[in-house]
Amino acid sequence: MYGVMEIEENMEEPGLHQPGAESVARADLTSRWPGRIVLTGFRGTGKTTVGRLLARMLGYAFLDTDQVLEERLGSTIAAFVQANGWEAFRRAERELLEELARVRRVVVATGGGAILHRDAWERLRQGGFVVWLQADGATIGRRLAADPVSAVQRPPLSSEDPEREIEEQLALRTPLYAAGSDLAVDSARLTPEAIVTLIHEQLVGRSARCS
Ligand SMILES: Nc1ncnc2c1ncn2[C@@H]1O[C@H](COP(=O)(O)OP(=O)(O)O)[C@@H](O)[C@H]1O
Ligand SMILES: O=C(O)C1=C[C@@H](OP(=O)(O)O)[C@@H](O)[C@H](O)C1
Ligand SMILES: [Mg+2]
Repeated sequence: MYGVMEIEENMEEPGLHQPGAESVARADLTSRWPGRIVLTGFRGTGKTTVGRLLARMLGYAFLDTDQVLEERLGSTIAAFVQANGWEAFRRAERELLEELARVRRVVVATGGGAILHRDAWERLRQGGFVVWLQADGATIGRRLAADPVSAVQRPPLSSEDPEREIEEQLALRTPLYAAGSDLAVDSARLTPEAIVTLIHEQLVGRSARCS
């Protein structure tokens, strides 16, 4: 079993993950940062890639829901879904989101379908900051086709061909991503590093406005 609760305990430890030489002003700002930064968006928009970099920059822990689920389920997502179906995967995913709603000082990269769990999503969002990574269907299609983890982590969501599936699912989910997020970033035109810088600037700007 993956230790989400261990992370939660760690997060309570004062000073853990604090970057070394920070000015008092910066420390004041960071103390107002949301306890949880959550990344959402369609498959291939860069949630896992950006989340890992962002956590490093903020000095937060990083958690990718798909990686946690694969450890818990003892199987790749593709094999699990083939054996048990999408509903069973979604149940495990929803339970994990409920647990993560209690974890702080963490960047959470969610799977693209986590936004479907409306109530659990709202609880995860509370006290946190949700970033929606956007990309057009063609960019997503290219990235998914080129990414070696697609075969094990991204089994088909429907019986449509990949291009049509992306367009259909994007159309269905876009209103959910829009309603369930606090900031939208176009990942098709920016490098992961530039996206992290942009999110960081937003956090600094927002915490300065709150002071
Ligand atoms: N901003 C970006 N520009 C170009 N390629 C990217 C960008 N973000 C992610 N990628 C690439 O796209 C693929 C999917 O990224 P990943 O982080 O796994 O997305 P997600 O977690 O949203 O499914 C990977 O091969 C990754 O290197
Ligand atoms: O869009 C989806 O429903 C899914 C997205 C995947 O995560 P990424 O968005 O990280 O690829 C993974 O959770 C699973 O294959 C389901
Ligand atoms: Mg991912």
